[in-house]
Amino acid sequence: MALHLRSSFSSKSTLLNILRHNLGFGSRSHVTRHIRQILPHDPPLRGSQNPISRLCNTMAEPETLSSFVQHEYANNHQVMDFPGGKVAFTPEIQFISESDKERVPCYRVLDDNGQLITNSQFVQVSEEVAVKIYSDMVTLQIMDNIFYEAQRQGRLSFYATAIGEEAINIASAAALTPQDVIFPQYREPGVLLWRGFTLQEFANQCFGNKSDYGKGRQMPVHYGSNKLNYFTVSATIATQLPNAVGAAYSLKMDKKDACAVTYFGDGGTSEGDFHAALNIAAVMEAPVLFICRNNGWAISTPTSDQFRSDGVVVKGRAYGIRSIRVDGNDALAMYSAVHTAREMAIREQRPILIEALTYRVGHHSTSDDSTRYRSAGEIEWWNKARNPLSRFRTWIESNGWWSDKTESDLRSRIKKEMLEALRVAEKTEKPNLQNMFSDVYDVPPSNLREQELLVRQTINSHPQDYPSDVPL
Ligand SMILES: Cc1ncc(C[n+]2csc(CCOP(=O)(O)OP(=O)(O)O)c2C)c(N)n1
Ligand SMILES: [K+]
Repeated sequence: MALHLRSSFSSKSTLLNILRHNLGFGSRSHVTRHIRQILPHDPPLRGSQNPISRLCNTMAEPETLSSFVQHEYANNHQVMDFPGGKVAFTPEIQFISESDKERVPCYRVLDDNGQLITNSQFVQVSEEVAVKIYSDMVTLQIMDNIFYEAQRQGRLSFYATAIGEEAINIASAAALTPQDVIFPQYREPGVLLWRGFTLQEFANQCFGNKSDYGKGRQMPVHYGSNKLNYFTVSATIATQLPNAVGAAYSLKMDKKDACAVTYFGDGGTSEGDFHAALNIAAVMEAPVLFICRNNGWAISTPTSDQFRSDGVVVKGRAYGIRSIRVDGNDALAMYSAVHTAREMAIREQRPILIEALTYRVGHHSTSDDSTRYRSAGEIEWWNKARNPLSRFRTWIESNGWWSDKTESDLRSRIKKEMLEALRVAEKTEKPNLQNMFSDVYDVPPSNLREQELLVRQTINSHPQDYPSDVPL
């Protein structure tokens, strides 16, 4: 818009023409006559401190235009029809403040202790759904802990946990339908879990064995499932956002009862792709949910080094997108916000932005030691005071839907299943080396064939450096 304004007003006569046109005046003399009629006694503003006269001095007819513009600014009842709607005039030099006095409030249903807040609005969940939400949050946490330990033991090359962000993962997934298409970052495996990805499938991917759908060509935790409408994770931050908008637009054209949903972190909002995606989604009216997990840290970069706005939620409005800030550690609030957002996105064919406030309790990944840049006390506080699992558990317990016995049964069953999945995945053969070079080109180009030849020659001359479990 700034560009548009600048170019529109670059010529003096253009401004005059726009003003004339928008007030329905035909000729210049007509404008002058009309102004004189309605403005007989308005004192003219004077002096170089008057920005309006400075503007007008550069115009072809300073006298006429000056009083004309002054009148417009002085009269609150007049508006300018401008692309995008009517714009009111103001006589004050008023800059839009860089921040509101009050930060955008955060929607929550359960308080820190898991007690239902009086008069809170939320979408009712059945016992069955609530129990599955809680069970999947527990499963995700157990899976994360076991995989993390396996990596520390040197059995996996890499891992990243979603610890602290279980409610965002599971409760948002619960509010969607299987037809909604997911464009994830790497910290939302819970969405896959909710949709039925098995612990064995997770383990196969992390070990890159021959049952992995990516044939071992991705880093661990870069899951994907065609069957479950979950696009494969791309490590390159925020690239999934424009992809999601494209998919949403396609759902719109096909008149599908579904939306696209993309997840990203606060760090991702510093990427150009975030801004491009929000803008095009708004303009194309694409049914897409942008779910930002604002967890305070992008590896070692705190949000204060990422942006100076009131977080992420306010950026939605700047692009003309309806937005909400949610307590990401309150599963019931997350479920209700996503459920409501999904309905609006599909019914009204529009994008929605959800900023979920949360905290990354785990290290960024197994390549990170987060106590190098944040205090152990900060981590502990979030884990204890705002724990998404214990808050939701309190609520389902208060409904009579959960007990200590169901908790311990679930935990021991999942732990057993997880360890078994790990054992099987580790034992399963790796994909053949040839897979590194297939599935992209119908006929591999010469440079790819050269690379394959070089790899094979290198393995032949240094067999001791090649992993013995990868078939040649
Ligand atoms: C384009 C790009 N730049 C840098 C990186 C390196 N990198 C990997 S994860 C990460 C932090 C991302 O933080 P955020 O988006 O907030 O997600 P979080 O890890 O906190 O869930 C960075 C900088 C990358 N993968 N891609
Ligand atoms: K982050």
